[in-house]
Amino acid sequence: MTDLAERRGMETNVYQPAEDSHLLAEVAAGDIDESDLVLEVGTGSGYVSEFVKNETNARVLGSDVNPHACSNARERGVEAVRADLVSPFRDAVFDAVLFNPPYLPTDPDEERDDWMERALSGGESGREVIDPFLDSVGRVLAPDGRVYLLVSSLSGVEEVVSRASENGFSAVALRDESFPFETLSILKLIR
Ligand SMILES: C[S@@+](CC[C@H](N)C(=O)[O-])C[C@H]1O[C@@H](n2cnc3c(N)ncnc32)[C@H](O)[C@@H]1O
Repeated sequence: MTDLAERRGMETNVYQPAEDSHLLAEVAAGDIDESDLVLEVGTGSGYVSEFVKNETNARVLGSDVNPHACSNARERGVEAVRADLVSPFRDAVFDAVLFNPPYLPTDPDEERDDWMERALSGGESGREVIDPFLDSVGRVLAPDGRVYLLVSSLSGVEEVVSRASENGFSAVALRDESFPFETLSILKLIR
C-alpha cells in the first residue's frame, strides 16, 4: 500500500490486489491444507481467497463489509457474504482466519466517506479495525484454529501483538517484507 495518494484517487469501489494481498495469499497458502475450513475477512476483490483455494483445495469463505467487494469476489468464484468482521459466523468453526485489514493511520479531518477509505483507513491509530477484529476472532476459531494477519510497521506491530496477547493469542511473524515506507509482516496467531 505504498502509493497511497494514487490509490485514494482510484476510480474503484473495491481494493485491487497489491503487494500486501500477494504476501498474505502466499504465506497463508503455504500453511493451510485441504482439510481446513478457512475464512478470509475483508476479502475485497476475492484474490487472496481464490489463490488460497486454488493452491490448497481448502474450502475458503470470504466476507466483506463492502457489497461491491462481495460481488467482485463472487465473480471470482469465492463464496462471499456481506459482514462486519466475524459477526454472522457460528462459534468455533474455522480452522484458519485470514485478514489484510485497513491499517493506514488517518487524520480524522481527512477521513473520507467512501469504500476505498473503508479499505485503507485504520483510523487515527491505524488499528481501529484491527483491534475489534482481535477482540472477536477467537470466538469463531476451532480449538486449534489460527489467524494469519497482515500488519504494517505504520500501524505498530508491537501494539498489535500486545492486543492479540490480551485476547489469549501468541504471535509469530512468518514473513517480513520491507518497502520504501513500511515493513509488512504476516503474523500467525495461535492460542
Ligand atoms: C486492504 S483491503 C484488502 C482486500 C483484500 N483482502 C486484499 O488483500 O486484496 C481491506 C478490506 O477489508 C474490508 N473491510 C474494512 N472494514 C471491514 C469490516 N469491519 N468487516 C469486514 N470487512 C471490512 C474492506 O472493505 C476491504 O475490502
